[in-house]
Amino acid sequence: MDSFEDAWKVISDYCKSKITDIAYNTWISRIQPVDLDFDNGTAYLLVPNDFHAQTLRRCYMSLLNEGFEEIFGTKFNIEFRTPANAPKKSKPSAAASITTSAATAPLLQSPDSSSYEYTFDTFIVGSSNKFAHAACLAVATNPSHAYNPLFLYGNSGLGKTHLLYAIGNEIKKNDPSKVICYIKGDDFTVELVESLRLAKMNEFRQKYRQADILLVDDVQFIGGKESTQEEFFHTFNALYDARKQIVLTSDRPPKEIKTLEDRLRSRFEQDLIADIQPPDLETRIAIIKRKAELDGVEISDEVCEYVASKIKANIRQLEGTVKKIKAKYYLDGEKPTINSVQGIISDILNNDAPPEVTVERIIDEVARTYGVSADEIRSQKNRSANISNARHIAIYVTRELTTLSMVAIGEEFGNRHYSTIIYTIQKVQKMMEKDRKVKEIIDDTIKNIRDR
Ligand SMILES: Nc1ncnc2c1ncn2[C@@H]1O[C@H](COP(=O)(O)OP(=O)(O)OP(=O)(O)O)[C@@H](O)[C@H]1O
Repeated sequence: MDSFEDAWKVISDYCKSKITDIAYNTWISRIQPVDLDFDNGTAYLLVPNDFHAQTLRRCYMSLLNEGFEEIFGTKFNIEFRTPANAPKKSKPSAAASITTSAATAPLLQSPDSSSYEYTFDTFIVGSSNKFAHAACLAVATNPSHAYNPLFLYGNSGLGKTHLLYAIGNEIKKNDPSKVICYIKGDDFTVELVESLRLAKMNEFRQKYRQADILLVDDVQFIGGKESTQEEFFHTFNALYDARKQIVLTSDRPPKEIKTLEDRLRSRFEQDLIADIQPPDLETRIAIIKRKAELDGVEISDEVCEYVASKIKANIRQLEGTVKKIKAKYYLDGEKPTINSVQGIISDILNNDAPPEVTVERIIDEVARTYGVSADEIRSQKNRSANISNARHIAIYVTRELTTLSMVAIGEEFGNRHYSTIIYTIQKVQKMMEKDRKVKEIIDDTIKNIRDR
């Protein structure tokens, strides 16, 4: 593997941490690195077509520039090539032929642009994840008979997606005829809305109901919107009744997903719930060593231990550190030392701070939760009680999660006067005091926005 490919992995990871999964999967993950010309300061990237290149130029140039600067400490001119004007590069190896979710999403080969596959072989087991690992292995070796559904939960970056894919890959390896369907909770919603719009609900239903194994990642994002929950409920029941295996992951246990309807919650709690905790020091060291081995970079025990002592809560960060160490090693040719990795670690810890909450994100999440469109929330007209309720909640959440003044919030929401904003916030506070369910749903929505 040449150094630009390694560096590109780090750059695309950087981009991934700054935008939504859908945006990343649609626009960034489909870019392939072609060449880096240090003499004329140009990076050549291969994209599927001209339209893709235009969208990247219009919407993602500053993000890509930041990514290059992050790695190389300097800007590059970015030039896009399409298959029509550049030699094709071979694609990364597929993790498994897992059926993907949205029709527009690229085939899921290796999530997180990892250079290795998400299998049980590449998963390090320690005390924090051994229960979840054992449950997943049992499901993979005995689908529909061990635990059904299996519900996995844990904080971000602790290996839920990895285990979900490992189940899919293992089952596919043992029986290639099995139809495995992987979907993220929020993509399910997007796809459902699209199918409704295009009058393609039959195809949508058929696609999910033909699955032998349904793997749903981040199921907490199904919460809120009624029609999504309704459709998911029927999909779940149809598969469950047909004795198909269902595995779900979330950042919290079902009882803490307050936006979830009770009937879905009780389905999710029907069999085994397994949690994943942050790894202990020993496991962190083992993970760094394994990642280094898989990425083909030599990191001494001393440096491994140092990194593990600094990065504790998130395995994605451990992995990011190894990738950066590798990129640096390729670029300056020096073996990693405690001194040389210090900067990388502090970059990773600083850059992984949760992204700033924008009004746009708040409106999107509230719109999704309350089943209205973002435009309706922003508009000046109060078309229906449902829309104005969602708008009030979005205003309240904006006040909670941003430092915007009442005047600025008013401007964001259809140029409303600040006194209206104050009144609206008080109104929502009263609703929350009066009705526990309303409070729980708003708190949950806030959590979804914060944790993204
Ligand atoms: N025990 C482990 N052994 C090896 N790699 C691991 C382990 N746990 C996590 N990883 C790696 O850490 C990265 C993050 O893991 P993953 O994406 O599965 O986390 P997640 O819990 O699904 O996070 P999120 O909720 O943010 O989606 C992945 O590249 C994965 O391969």
